[in-house]
Amino acid sequence: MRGGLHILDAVSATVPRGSCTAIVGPNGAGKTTLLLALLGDLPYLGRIDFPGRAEGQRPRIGYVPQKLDFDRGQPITVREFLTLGLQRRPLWFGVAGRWRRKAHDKLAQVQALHLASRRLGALSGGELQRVLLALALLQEPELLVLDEPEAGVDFHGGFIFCELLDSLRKEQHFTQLMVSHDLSTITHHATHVICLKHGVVAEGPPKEVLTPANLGITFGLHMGLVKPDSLPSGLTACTATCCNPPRNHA
Ligand SMILES: Nc1ncnc2c1ncn2[C@@H]1O[C@H](COP(=O)(O)OP(=O)(O)OP(=O)(O)O)[C@@H](O)[C@H]1O
Repeated sequence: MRGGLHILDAVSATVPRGSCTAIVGPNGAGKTTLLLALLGDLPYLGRIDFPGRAEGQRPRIGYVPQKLDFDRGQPITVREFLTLGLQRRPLWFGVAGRWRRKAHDKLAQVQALHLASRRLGALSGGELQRVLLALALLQEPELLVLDEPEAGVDFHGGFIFCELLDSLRKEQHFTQLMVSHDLSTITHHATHVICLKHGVVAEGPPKEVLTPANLGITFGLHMGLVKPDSLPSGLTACTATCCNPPRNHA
């Protein structure tokens, strides 16, 4: 429920442990709403089970939001931002050595150590995204939730970010759950897909789920995945194509 409205219904899906699970669906389908319910930020009816946990107990969850609204004029540095939730003493006493090391460690993991002394408000979209990922990793998450990680980042930046997530997931063994609008990102990186349109349309491995039929039900268009035959050596890609049905068949 949001603002008194019933947003989602009949949502029954699984996020396999250790997977990279992608939620795909049209604008307004309820993807962010589902993530917020999972994060415990919205009321819902029904059950969300975390296997191995007592009822009502959640694993450690890290969250990378779709966007961050903050005053870009603030003089806070990236290092200070990351230690805000760690350090109890006021920041004007400086950042304590142990928290500075912890923040630096996470920045190094997301390949953004060079941003530590930069002003948060001066970062580009892609740089801010890495800092938000470092912040989420500070929780040592068992479940990392990302809302459209490739949004606002160019194709190359989005690809590199997803590659980074793949290697962090393998190293740190968290489960990754992300909302994505980019079907090529999903075919490259997801191991499990949930198609959502106010309820679950289909779920399973990308090859089984991203069929023209399921994409048609989810997006209301005739869509398919095209695998180009001739790409530069070593490069594979899947791109989504969509077209309206021919007029004489509509
Ligand atoms: N605070 C709110 N009060 C009432 N309705 C809301 C609220 N926030 C979102 N909604 C509605 O809930 C529905 C689902 O929104 P949600 O943000 O979950 O969709 P989404 O699938 O993440 O969309 P998008 O791809 O555009 O980000 C939409 O119809 C939206 O208008």
